[in-house]
Amino acid sequence: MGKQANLYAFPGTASLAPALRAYVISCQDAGLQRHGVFKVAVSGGSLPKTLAQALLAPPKGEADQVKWDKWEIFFADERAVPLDHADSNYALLKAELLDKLSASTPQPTVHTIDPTQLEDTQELADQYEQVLVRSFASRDSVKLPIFDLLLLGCGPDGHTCSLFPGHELLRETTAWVAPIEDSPKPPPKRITLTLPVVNHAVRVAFVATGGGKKEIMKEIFEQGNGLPCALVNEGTGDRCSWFVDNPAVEGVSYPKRPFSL
Ligand SMILES: O=C1O[C@H](COP(=O)(O)O)[C@@H](O)[C@H](O)[C@H]1O
Repeated sequence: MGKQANLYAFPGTASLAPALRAYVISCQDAGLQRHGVFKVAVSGGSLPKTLAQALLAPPKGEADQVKWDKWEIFFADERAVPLDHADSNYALLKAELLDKLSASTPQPTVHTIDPTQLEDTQELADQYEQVLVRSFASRDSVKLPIFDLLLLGCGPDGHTCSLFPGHELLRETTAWVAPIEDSPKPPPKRITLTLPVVNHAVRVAFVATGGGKKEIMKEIFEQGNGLPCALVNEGTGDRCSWFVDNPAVEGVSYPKRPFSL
């Protein structure tokens, strides 16, 4: 059997957050060593809140090791709505995390979608792909972008990014960013990183909390069933780490590891 995803379970978010913080900082430092910046893509949903808990609170007496000005933040998926709309993943990250950075903190670079292209999701996806091309070098020089880290959520149906179970987008092999117009979870119009891009990242971290996720966690870790989250587990092996709380993995028979870097 090949190398498998790491599953780290914690009693609750209070203990999960410091581990997630340590993990993100280690990915940041590896990215800085590799190319002087940290290229990270983040999801919406419940992730930004947990991420803020992890990143906005350096341990007492410790200098903050998060080098925000070296961060290039992208969106793993985004909804085709204005940037100040309640459904916008950018607006969520801004409210939960970016707006809470102190004024004296050197700010990260944040790559949003182009809010003037919301009507045409293909154009929206193409433009966001160009944002990636400009950051990761030309499409001719790299087959796929290599993110230092993807911070992903897992929906109760096993979707991640805006890659939904059984959807034809799971078979996309060439685009880096793709449109979706029939998302089963509202809003229907979105763009998303594609599965090859997700599986090409240096590291992928999922965050899933709460008993509402336990049935799908069982399916992802015990059967797989072609669920998007399971496809990422299969595509990334031990480059993939799950940060979960105990209620989310109650009854899941998959080895949980003690967290270590
Ligand atoms: O629609 C979305 O849902 C997923 C999962 O959200 P969660 O609230 O169950 O964590 C999220 O990862 C994705 O970015 C978002 O667009």
